[in-house]
Amino acid sequence: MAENSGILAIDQGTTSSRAIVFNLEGRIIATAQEEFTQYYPHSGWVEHDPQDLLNTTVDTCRRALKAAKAAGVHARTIGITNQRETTILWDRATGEPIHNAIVWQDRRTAERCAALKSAGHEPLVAERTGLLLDPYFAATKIAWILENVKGARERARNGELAFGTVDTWLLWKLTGGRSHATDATNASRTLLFDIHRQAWDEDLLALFDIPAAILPEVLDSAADFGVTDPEVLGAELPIEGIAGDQHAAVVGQCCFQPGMIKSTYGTGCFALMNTGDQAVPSSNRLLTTTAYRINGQPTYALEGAIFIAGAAIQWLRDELGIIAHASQSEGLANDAEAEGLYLVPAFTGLGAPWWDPNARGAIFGLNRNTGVAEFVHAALDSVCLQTGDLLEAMAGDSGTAQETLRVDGGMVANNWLLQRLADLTGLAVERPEIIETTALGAAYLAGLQHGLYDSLESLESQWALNRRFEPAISRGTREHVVEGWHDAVRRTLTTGK
Ligand SMILES: Nc1ncnc2c1ncn2[C@@H]1O[C@H](COP(=O)(O)OP(=O)(O)O)[C@@H](O)[C@H]1O
Ligand SMILES: O=P(O)(O)OC[C@H](O)CO
Repeated sequence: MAENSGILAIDQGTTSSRAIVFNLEGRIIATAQEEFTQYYPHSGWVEHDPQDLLNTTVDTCRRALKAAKAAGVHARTIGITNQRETTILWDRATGEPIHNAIVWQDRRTAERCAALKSAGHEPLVAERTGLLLDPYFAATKIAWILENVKGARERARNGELAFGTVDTWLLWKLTGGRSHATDATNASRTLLFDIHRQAWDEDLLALFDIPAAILPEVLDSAADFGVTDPEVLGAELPIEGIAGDQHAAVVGQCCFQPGMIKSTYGTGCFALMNTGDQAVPSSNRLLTTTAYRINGQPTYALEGAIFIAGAAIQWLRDELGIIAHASQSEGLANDAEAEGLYLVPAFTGLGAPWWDPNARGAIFGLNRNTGVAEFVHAALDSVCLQTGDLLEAMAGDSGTAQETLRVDGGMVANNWLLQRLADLTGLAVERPEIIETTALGAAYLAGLQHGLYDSLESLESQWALNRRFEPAISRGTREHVVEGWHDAVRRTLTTGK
């Protein structure tokens, strides 16, 4: 039986939902993916329809389970990984959302955050949650919904409403409304969770004026979250792993030793460094977060979060229409003459280490030769240069300079990007065989809880290198490009740094 066992991973991302069935060796047996609509009601606002998130998840799960079955592999358990911070409130009785999901990229609560900051609340928030007062995180999004949907605050106080990040919403729906839970990694992104005590924090709930009655129970990342309702998924399966997508990627990349870093390139880019059992505070405006929690024991990470990575390529494709497919970016960048051209992709503000929610995108250094290829080159460069800023901040906080970076996510199919990343960061960049590491991490967590693996560490031997990219430009050239980048960023910031 064991050789036919598989694990279903649900990866509910910002632009698409994916379901992947892995075998126990971490190989992909079946996969299904569906995109869904992004809503931009105002400048800086981003929403999803929670029903779209659910429908695309259920549909892709059904397709992947069917294809895996045809290949002789039966999923025994489910792991969920998800876009983080995205906030949903729904009615406990009907299961109906009371507002669209407010997506992590949404900046509508920038003013609220600025007011809380001016009132001097950031040190307490940072000390307890490891985060900063930025609209990125869930708390001010929840407060916005409670304030802007008629009657919501009272219904919340009466226990009629439930809050969840996307994992919790899917768990609720997949279990037919029987489980209202999340894991410690997702809770760590709300601004309401004390990462040291690993518990919801009453002072923070009071600060953001959020009733405790809406909160889900917080479990380990490998835990018994519930069992799927066969009417929803067509099968009764346990859900035994949950982690935010960037945390799941730490697990999928087997970054189990302190000091190891992974960087994931999807819509945004998120670099996490494992810091073991120490929640290391940042002096460089990085985030401190729970990387994963097993048997009640949290492992922490330092995180650098960039809001726009692959989304810059999507913008070239969907808004400017200058490329037809993301994959074209590789050949175009290779042919470009883009010396001195910089795109600062602050479409939804800038994340780490700048944290400027009001900044907006800018391009510098246009000339008569600037064409499609140069735009593409500048977009890909911005991903590498932002990563460089994160790595520098991490080296400062951890006191150790890294030599290698493990990468994953949809963008890392692009070889030009990874060579440029090595060149502009000065680090060796390692791409594993499986770049769907967020899904793989969720599968590992579920497999661990199901007893299919002995420990996370026992999975290290499954990590396999696909290709290593070594830095190939001189330090002087690198410093020159980075200097121009910092100049462009300074001209984009509204915070006067
Ligand atoms: N070959 C490529 N070169 C550059 N960018 C790419 C390439 N393939 C995909 N992308 C970008 O990667 C992103 C998709 O990655 P994915 O990991 O699926 O994202 P998410 O989980 O955030 O939805 C898209 O933003 C897309 O523009
Ligand atoms: O959808 P992704 O993969 O870009 O990930 C989104 C992050 O979880 C946001 O914090």
